Amino acid sequence: MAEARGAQAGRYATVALVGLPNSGKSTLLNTLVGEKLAAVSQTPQTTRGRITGVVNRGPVQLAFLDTPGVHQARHALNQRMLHHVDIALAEADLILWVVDADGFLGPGERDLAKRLKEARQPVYLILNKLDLVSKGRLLEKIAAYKDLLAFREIVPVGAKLAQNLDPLWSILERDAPEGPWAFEDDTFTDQTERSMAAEFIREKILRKTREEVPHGVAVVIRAWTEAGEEAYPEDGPEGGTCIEAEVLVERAGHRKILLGSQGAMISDIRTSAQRELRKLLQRPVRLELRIKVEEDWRDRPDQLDKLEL
Ligand SMILES: Nc1nc2c(ncn2[C@@H]2O[C@H](COP(=O)(O)OP(=O)(O)OP(=O)(O)O)[C@@H](O)[C@H]2O)c(=O)[nH]1
Repeated sequence: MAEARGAQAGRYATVALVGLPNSGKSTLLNTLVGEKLAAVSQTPQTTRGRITGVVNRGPVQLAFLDTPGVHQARHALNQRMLHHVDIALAEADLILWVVDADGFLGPGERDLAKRLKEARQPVYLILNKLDLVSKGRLLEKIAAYKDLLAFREIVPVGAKLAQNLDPLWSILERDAPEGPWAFEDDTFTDQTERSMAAEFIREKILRKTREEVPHGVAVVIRAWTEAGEEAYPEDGPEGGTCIEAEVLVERAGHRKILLGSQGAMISDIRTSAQRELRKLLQRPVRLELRIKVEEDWRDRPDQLDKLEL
């Protein structure tokens, strides 16, 4: 995504979504941004990297941060979540704390509240999954949370079914600080599609291999050509996109697992990622995957730069 040079005047806010795994942060981000940006999954902790969705609403530009971290993969879940909060505290103008309205207020959320108390920026309590709770239960939840910290607003939403988003938009538009936009107004560039594609492929790998291939897997898009471009393969699908991606793993053993018996696993991952990418890009897609063993890629700054982590 390109940073703006001649940025537009108006109002701009970086909005961070924080909360426990499975509260629906990625779903909310996708609903707000209107595209499938983050990897949404039943499995906690599948999102990673920093995915920014940018929405322009009249004179207001809102850039959403989803702030999970890779580098903390070895840390306990709670620490990881708090690390996301620290990123939000450092970088965001507005902080949305997303809570599963159908869950319960546990120690993890109390720790999160403690950390958010230090926020100099406004914090909003977003009670998500409105469709799953009765009005009475919702009121109970509000009562349980409201004194944890001085929320600027409390907004119930249903991210999955896009319920009650108008009040949230109005609040964000109202509270975005005055200042220049940080991004061009045509924010959905090729670069964003690329990072989304890499994220989709990675999500498929994690789902299909479960815990067998741990967090040391990354996806790098090596080539991306559109029909009509000179480099577009002759046998590429008509009016489509050809994508070549490299899957980096840390050990030969992981490569073996990813390949599967006679290449069955990687072939399965490729087919289902390709299907998703077609839906995402709304055009024919041909995906090629290569697996590469790159020991300790996580500790090498050149690799991390390439991955934009
Ligand atoms: N019923 C219902 N389910 C929802 C809603 N929003 C999210 N979910 C579901 O909750 C689960 C978790 O959603 P995610 O968006 O992946 O949650 P997350 O907070 O990003 O999770 P991590 O990536 O693990 O941090 C998924 O199965 C979603 O479909 C909602 O409004 N209603």
